[in-house]
Amino acid sequence: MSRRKLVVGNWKMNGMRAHLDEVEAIGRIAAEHPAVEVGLCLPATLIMAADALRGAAFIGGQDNHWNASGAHTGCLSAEMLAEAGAQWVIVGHSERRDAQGESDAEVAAKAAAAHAAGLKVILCVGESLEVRDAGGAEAVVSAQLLASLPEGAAADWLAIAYEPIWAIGTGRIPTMEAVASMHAALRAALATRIGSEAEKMRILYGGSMNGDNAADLMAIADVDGGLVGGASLTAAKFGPVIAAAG
Ligand SMILES: O=C(CO)COP(=O)(O)O
Repeated sequence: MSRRKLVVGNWKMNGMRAHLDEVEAIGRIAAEHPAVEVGLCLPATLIMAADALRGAAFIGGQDNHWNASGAHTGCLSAEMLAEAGAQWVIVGHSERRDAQGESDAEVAAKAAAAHAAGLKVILCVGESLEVRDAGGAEAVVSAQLLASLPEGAAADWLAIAYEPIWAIGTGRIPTMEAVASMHAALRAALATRIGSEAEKMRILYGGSMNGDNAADLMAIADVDGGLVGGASLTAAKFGPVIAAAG
């Protein structure tokens, strides 16, 4: 099964108007690599302006509420993100699961709401260092994935990102064997729920991915791309990651 590589930058709470030049430059790099699907999940404040400059890259959001509208001060609906120009959205990032106390059920509801609004979804899962050290990471992350998976999950609108929490922003990554084993375990878990659709679904790796390690990580059979934080903030750093994907 050949799955088109998906390489997405997550700018987190970074990016002002002054950084729109980088969006434009990354959009141009994306055009040079048509075999790779490239995107940037930006702070919502930049989405509208970035949509006009994105070139061959798509623009995404970083979270959405599960309701379409209502009394939810400070939140954004998937409809709002889509109207602003987002084509994708991230749900379930560990920085939100931890800091905002998001549950698996809420993450599934957010993914379903995003799909209903016409957005594609990157659903994040990953284990803490405690879980990794205790030796139960694959079972824990597989359970987290199945509990966070929305009804009707399909490969044409949903991708998974495996992001070990202890690898995010630390410069540490799991061994290639550990990544291969986790991604295979997650695909097997998906197959128990969505059958043969699991073979089509892209499973990205995230956590300290950069131009130096991206080619090795993305050469792993079940690694179908990357969700990249720090190394996606400039075209100079993100370009090599995109190139490593094809
Ligand atoms: O959390 C991440 C992407 O969502 C990964 O962040 P870093 O690439 O900065 O480790």
